[in-house]
Amino acid sequence: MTETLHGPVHRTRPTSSADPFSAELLADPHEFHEALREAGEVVHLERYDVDAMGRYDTVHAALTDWQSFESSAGVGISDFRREPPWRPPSLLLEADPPHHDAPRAVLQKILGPRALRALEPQWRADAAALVDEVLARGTEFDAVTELAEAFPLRVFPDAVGLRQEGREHLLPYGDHLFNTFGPENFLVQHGAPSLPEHAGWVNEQCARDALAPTGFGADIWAATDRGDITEAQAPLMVRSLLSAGVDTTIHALGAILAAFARTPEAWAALRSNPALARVAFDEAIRLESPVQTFFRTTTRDVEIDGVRIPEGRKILMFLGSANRDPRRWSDPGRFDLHRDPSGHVGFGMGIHQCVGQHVARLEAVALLTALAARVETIEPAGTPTRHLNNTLRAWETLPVRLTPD
Ligand code: HEM
Ligand SMILES: O=C(O)c1ccc(-c2ccccn2)cc1
Repeated sequence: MTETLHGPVHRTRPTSSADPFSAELLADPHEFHEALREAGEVVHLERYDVDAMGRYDTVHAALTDWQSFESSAGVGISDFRREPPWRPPSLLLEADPPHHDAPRAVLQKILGPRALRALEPQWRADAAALVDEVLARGTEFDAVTELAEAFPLRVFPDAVGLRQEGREHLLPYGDHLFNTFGPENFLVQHGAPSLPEHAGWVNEQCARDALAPTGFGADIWAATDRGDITEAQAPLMVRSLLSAGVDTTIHALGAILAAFARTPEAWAALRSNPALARVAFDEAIRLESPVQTFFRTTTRDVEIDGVRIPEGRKILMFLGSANRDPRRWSDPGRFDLHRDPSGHVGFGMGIHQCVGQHVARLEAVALLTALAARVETIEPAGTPTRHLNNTLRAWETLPVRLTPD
């Protein structure tokens, strides 16, 4: 920034007229991401009057500076200070310290690696059973419905402690929620009519007496008995699991299976060393970024790369772009099990980094381990089709052909 007699002179920030929430760019964002990264650290998206970040370093810096880039005005395009949210704000996602602290500490313990060790044998057995059932029906099928959707829905609602009936509300509820982080476009309009029934069911399942006596839900309510959180907070924290814990893992598994289907050498590497399942999970999350974007709101005037961003601006962070930034990743478009994907921002970064990532990782490692032990090759068996969402990158269908051992 150059100083002059009249005070600092700021560069005018680059602008773009692109619509990242259009069907075309949601389906194939990579060229836009490249242009966004090349245009500068922060780019004004005129269409929505928000400021966008596509480079790894800039996104990482914003994610780890919650004081300047807050979540409590919402992590979607709408500013909670100007318009009321359509649902009561999340106590984690849409809160900052100090209000964020207690709910985060409670969920971190319930969903942490140590707590999940008790679930691992059961989830590995469930994955093996599912793969055996699928292979018994044939070797050519849609990996989205038969594996990516089927496995999380087989293990996660039970782990939360949900009743059987009504579980079909989970996927459409989360799909609409993730759409509402973006603008009120065709996707939000399409989901709005059925939202009340999905949200009604989800909210009812958060009550203590709606949940099984053991599971993540019961663990959250037990925290109220200890005084770690209040009885008013508990249902909203159960709602967090139902909101963030289903669609994300389903689309992550779809992305992982698609990456392996188009990279035979990676499948061969996994077969010869099943311990690669963990790094394969993080490499697929880096490469595909099932969660592509979300927002922060500036709490003060900030200056980035000589550009002044005023207080109160919505900042759109492109995780999918940051995770493929050639300034940070070599050969970023390659699914490479021999790279170190740590540091990717597919789970966010900083105080709001995904508290459910160990649940997601355990689901993926369980399913990949079961498949690697039974399937020699996995290959595409037709053209996959996209499921469009304002926030999530997802497959609608993923035809595959497996060759059993
Ligand atoms: C592969 C699957 C998943 C992906 C890619 C993912 C991604 C993310 C990301 C990017 C954030 C940060 C949001 C922000 O910074 O504003 C986040 C936060 C969160 N995730 Fe996940 N997530 C996944 C699975 C899960 C699961 C399985 C659960 C619950 C069991 C979960 C619960 C949460 C919660 C409660 C937060 C808010 C954390 C906080 O604000 O402190 N997520 N997730
Ligand atoms: O606490 C909740 O209800 C909740 C938590 C996290 C998310 C989310 C948002 C953007 C990216 C990834 N996860 C959504 C909802």
